[in-house]
Amino acid sequence: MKLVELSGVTRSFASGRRARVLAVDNVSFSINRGESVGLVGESGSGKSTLSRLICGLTPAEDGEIRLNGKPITAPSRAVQMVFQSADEALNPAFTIARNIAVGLGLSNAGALPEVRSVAAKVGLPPELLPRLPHQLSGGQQARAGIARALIAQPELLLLDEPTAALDVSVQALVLRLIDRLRTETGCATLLVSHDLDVVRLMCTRVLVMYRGRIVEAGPVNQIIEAPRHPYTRLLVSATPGRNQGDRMTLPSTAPHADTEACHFRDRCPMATDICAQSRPKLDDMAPGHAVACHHSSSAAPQISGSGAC
Ligand SMILES: Nc1ncnc2c1ncn2[C@@H]1O[C@H](COP(=O)(O)OP(=O)(O)OP(=O)(O)O)[C@@H](O)[C@H]1O
Repeated sequence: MKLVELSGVTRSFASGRRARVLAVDNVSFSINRGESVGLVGESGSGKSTLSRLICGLTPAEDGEIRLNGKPITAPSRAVQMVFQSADEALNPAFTIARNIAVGLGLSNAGALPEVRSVAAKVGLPPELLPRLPHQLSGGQQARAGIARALIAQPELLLLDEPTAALDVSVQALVLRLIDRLRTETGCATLLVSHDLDVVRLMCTRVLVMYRGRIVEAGPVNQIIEAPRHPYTRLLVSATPGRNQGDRMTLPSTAPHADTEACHFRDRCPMATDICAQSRPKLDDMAPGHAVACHHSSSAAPQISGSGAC
C-alpha cells in the first residue's frame, strides 16, 4: 500500500555567513499508491527541496527515502517531476518531441510513437511536436512538461506549482488535465502549491510545512475547515475569502537552524517556555490527522462533522 516512505529526512544548505540553513529538518511521512497529497507552506518553507529529495535530484544528508521498500539514492523513472516553469522542464534547444523523449532517457526518432501517444493524452496536437519550446504558448509548454514526466509511466508524479506560471483560465485546464491523468494512470501525486483551494480541489490529504518541518498532516477538508496548528490557522486565514476578520499577512521568514525548539514559536500567540526548549512531535490528534504543537490540545477548535475525505 505504501509507495513512498520518508523517515528522518534532513537537508541543509550553506548560507552566507551563517553556517547552514535547514531546508528540510527531520521529516517523516508516507504516500500510498495512487494517493493525491498536497504540500503547502509559505515561500522558503522547504517544499521544493523536499520534492527534489523525493525525486532523487538532491541527496539527503540524513534519513532515508524508500520507494516500494527500496532506498531512493538517485533519480528513477518511477518518480517524475513536473516543474513550475518551462525553463526548468524543457531544453530550449530541443524540439518538443525530443524534450518529451528525454523522459524516457531517449532523444531520437525511435521514441516517436510513444511521444505521439503521450502528446495526444495531454492534448498536444502532433503538429506542435517539431517546434521549439519558445514557439508554444505557456499552457502548451505545461502540457509538454507533463508529457515528459508521464512518458516514463511514473508511480509518483511530483508537481511543483505546475500552474504557477500560467494565467487563471489555462491553470484550470491544466489542473483538470492532471486530475484526469492521475485517475487514468493510477499514479500517486504530490502537489506543491501555495493555493489551499487548488489543494482542496486536487488532493485528499495535505501536509503543511513550516521552516523545514511538517507541522500538520491530514485529510484536506478537515485541515482547511478545522486547522489545529497555529501556523495552519494563519495560512487558512490568509487565504482570500476566508476568516476575513482575522486575516494576517505571512512575511517571508528565514529558516531556523535550531533543531531542539518549535520553529513557529516566535510568531505564535500561544508560545510558552516549552516551545523554546523542545521540538513538538507530529502526534495523531484524530485518525489520520497529526499535529506538531505543544499546545494543540488546548488550541484545538471543535471539529465540525464536515471534514474527512
Ligand atoms: N541550492 C540551495 N542553496 C542554498 N540554499 C537553498 C538552496 N535551495 C534551497 N535553499 C534554501 O532552503 C530553504 C527552502 O527552500 P525551498 O526552495 O525548498 O522552499 P520553498 O518552500 O519551495 O519556497 P518557494 O515556495 O518560494 O519555492 C530556503 O531558505 C532556501 O533559500
